[in-house]
Amino acid sequence: MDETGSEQTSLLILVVDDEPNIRKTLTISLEAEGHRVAAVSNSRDALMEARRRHFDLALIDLRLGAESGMELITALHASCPWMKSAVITAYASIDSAVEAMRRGAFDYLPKPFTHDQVALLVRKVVEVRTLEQKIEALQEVLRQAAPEADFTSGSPSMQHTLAMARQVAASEATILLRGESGTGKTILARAIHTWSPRASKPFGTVSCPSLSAELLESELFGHVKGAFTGAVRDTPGRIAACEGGTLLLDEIGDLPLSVQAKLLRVLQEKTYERVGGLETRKADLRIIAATNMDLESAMKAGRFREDLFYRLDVVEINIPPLRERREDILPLAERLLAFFAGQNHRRVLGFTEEAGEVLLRYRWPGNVRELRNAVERAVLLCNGERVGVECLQLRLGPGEPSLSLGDLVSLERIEEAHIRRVLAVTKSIEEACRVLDMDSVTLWRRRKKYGI
Ligand SMILES: Nc1ncnc2c1ncn2[C@@H]1O[C@H](COP(=O)(O)OP(=O)(O)OP(=O)(O)O)[C@@H](O)[C@H]1O
Repeated sequence: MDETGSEQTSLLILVVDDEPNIRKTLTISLEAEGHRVAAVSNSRDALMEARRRHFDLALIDLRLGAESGMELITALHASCPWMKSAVITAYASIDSAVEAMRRGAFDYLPKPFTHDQVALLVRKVVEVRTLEQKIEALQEVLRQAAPEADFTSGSPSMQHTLAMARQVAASEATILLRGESGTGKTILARAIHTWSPRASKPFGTVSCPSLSAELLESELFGHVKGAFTGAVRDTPGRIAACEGGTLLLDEIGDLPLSVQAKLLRVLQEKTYERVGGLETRKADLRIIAATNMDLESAMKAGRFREDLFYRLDVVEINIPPLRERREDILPLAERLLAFFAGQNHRRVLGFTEEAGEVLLRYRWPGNVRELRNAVERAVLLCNGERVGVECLQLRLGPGEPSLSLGDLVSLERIEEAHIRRVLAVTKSIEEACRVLDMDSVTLWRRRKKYGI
């Protein structure tokens, strides 16, 4: 911690100056403050470095021999939009300062400068980067408007899962999270990131089944301008956006084979190329993969690479389904109820005894997601202070009356019931897709929506 109480962050800094002495002095002085530095003497090398790594800050000399550092500011910002730049010059003038700021420079430092001036500038950049990352994280939280995740449990198997997650969070190990849909793999992955030393860096998620192979490849690795129709500019991709942080690959079992080979290289060599690009880039991120699929069968069927599996499965964490941790159902339901009652300005204080019994007896095939949806719906339907069974709308076993076409219910209820029944009697997702005449991405979205 520094004197302002904020945590020290190590930046990756690019120094561009044609004077060897300045490069050397700046490198020593910045490294002494705990930052990592790459120092180059010209624009070409600077741009090459910026394409390979993700710098937080560039210190740019305005006169690089015959070249102009001013042009370099523009080019560097185009290649790394999140990077901050500062001009260092022996020819300081108001005009050049204004011009540098107009091109997006963050600060301006006339030569000769002292170690303290540089340290102050870098501290300002750390503060701004930290704030920017906090804002991004908060925006994500707001978007989800979700109740706070609860990482306490009364169930021994879940306690074991949570203890293991906390323990491995501190390491760099790749993690494979396994569990049925809706058990909380995504929120546990996010928690592992926040418990890890990478917490101040970005966290990103890519849902493997939600995109075609081509789009997924570009989403992960980025692409260069002109790589395909519609690629109008260079795009960094999620691996670059999560530089220094954590990337969750959700439903990894659906990763197409062509992308599996490239991901394997990221895990083994920490390198990759953008789609359509020749430049080999470095990747510094932790990968967490999540799946509810039987990856062993997928390997036997030749749909999942064995070498990738063993690379991902360094630490395996299993999240038990909700029906196997019944101790957690009522505490979770109560917390969710309090959250949704508050969000909807309803005075709903709890569940009736009978509703509590139904919550405990129900099998929860959609796990916590289904519980969350059921409680949210119940809050909206409830007219009294306690949620009764009639508001839960849960179907308990075979005795429960089934829906028929023409019943006075919404189309969504019919769709949900139909998808549930087809999934229950088909042997694979592929077969269910054929019966429903739905592609796997659409079916995945529906399952997510209905908590199936
Ligand atoms: N411990 C928990 N506390 C509060 N909410 C939870 C908890 N676990 C899961 N949830 C909620 O349940 C829902 C599903 O969680 P999440 O998306 O993490 O599951 P998942 O296992 O990744 O599902 P899928 O495999 O379908 O992607 C989310 O709305 C999440 O907020």
